[in-house]
Amino acid sequence: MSLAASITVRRDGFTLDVELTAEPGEVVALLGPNGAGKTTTLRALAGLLQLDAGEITLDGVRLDPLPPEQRRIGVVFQDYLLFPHLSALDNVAFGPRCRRVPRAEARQNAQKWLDRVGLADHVRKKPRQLSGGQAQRVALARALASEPRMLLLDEPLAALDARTRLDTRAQLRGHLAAFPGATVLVTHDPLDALMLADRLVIIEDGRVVQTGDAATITAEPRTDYVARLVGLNLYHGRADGTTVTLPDGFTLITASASSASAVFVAFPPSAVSLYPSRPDGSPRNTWPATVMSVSRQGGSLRIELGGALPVAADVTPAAAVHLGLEPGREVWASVKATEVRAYQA
Ligand SMILES: Nc1ncnc2c1ncn2[C@@H]1O[C@H](COP(=O)(O)OP(=O)(O)OP(=O)(O)O)[C@@H](O)[C@H]1O
Repeated sequence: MSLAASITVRRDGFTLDVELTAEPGEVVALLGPNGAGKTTTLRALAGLLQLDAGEITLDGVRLDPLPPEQRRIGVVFQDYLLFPHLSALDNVAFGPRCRRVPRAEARQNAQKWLDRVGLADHVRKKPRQLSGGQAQRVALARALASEPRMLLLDEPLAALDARTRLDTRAQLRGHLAAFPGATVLVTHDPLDALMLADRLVIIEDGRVVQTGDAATITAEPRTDYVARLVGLNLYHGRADGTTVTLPDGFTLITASASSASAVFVAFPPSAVSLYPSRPDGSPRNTWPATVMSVSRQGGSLRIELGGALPVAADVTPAAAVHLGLEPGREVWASVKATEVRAYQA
């Protein structure tokens, strides 16, 4: 069931205007900062919000004129929205029952789906007797039990603690792989997106700013948000051979010449070296900088630098002590041309 959607929704002060496609079996993650329009997109697909313009088709059939219950879409909401007074089994059987599937058949089917998500022993429990991870799996079983043509997941792991999240993410990945229809999931956790999705669609301020697989997006971010997400320093400039000039006149040298003139240049914080004074036999890209902030980043320290080129650098705690890195400290920064990647803007 392939999805093709062109969605325009206007709300006070905010306009969502996105194009979205998903192939059968494909998992597409909508990723973006708070307020970007991810949930609005999902609600429009589910039929919980009317389009102001555009259309949504699933396998060539228009969905947008249909009410939610006729769209045959499975939805897992962030807080799962399980019925508190119904058992896990009856929560899962609820959808098919509403479609007039006989009670025994609906319950048998629910049992099958709860088995599949590993909850065979919990079918009689009410939602309040389930852990967060179990409730998430009941919600997933409920969405799948209606044999939907498409699956929509809104921050499916956000309510879980870190440990449960890890296990549940791995299981969810398996269930999504087995689902034959298109899946669209919303997250603002890049790890969820990278682990669960075949393709990422980045939404900022109501617009799609970049789309592609994880490898492409992490290698060639096109906005500051995406660059921060994947942990790269990103600039926009004009290339002339191996020299890229940034808008304020700062130049960066790359190892290979660019064919495009308008380019993005990117390099990881780990490629930035810091020195107490101007290094001898300097690499081509060397400039004086001021430490703005120091924070922990995994096993290393992330140093935000101000100056001619605002940049993030990752250094070891030992190097930070040796260099006396603290806000206000003046240092020299450098990055090798071979670490600077330029690509068409
Ligand atoms: N019921 C509403 N009425 C009017 N505007 C709304 C409503 N719900 C959301 N908005 C606005 O629509 C915009 C997009 O919100 P949306 O919830 O889709 O973003 P999001 O990307 O899902 O963000 P988050 O990650 O915070 O959930 C925001 O500017 C928000 O203020």
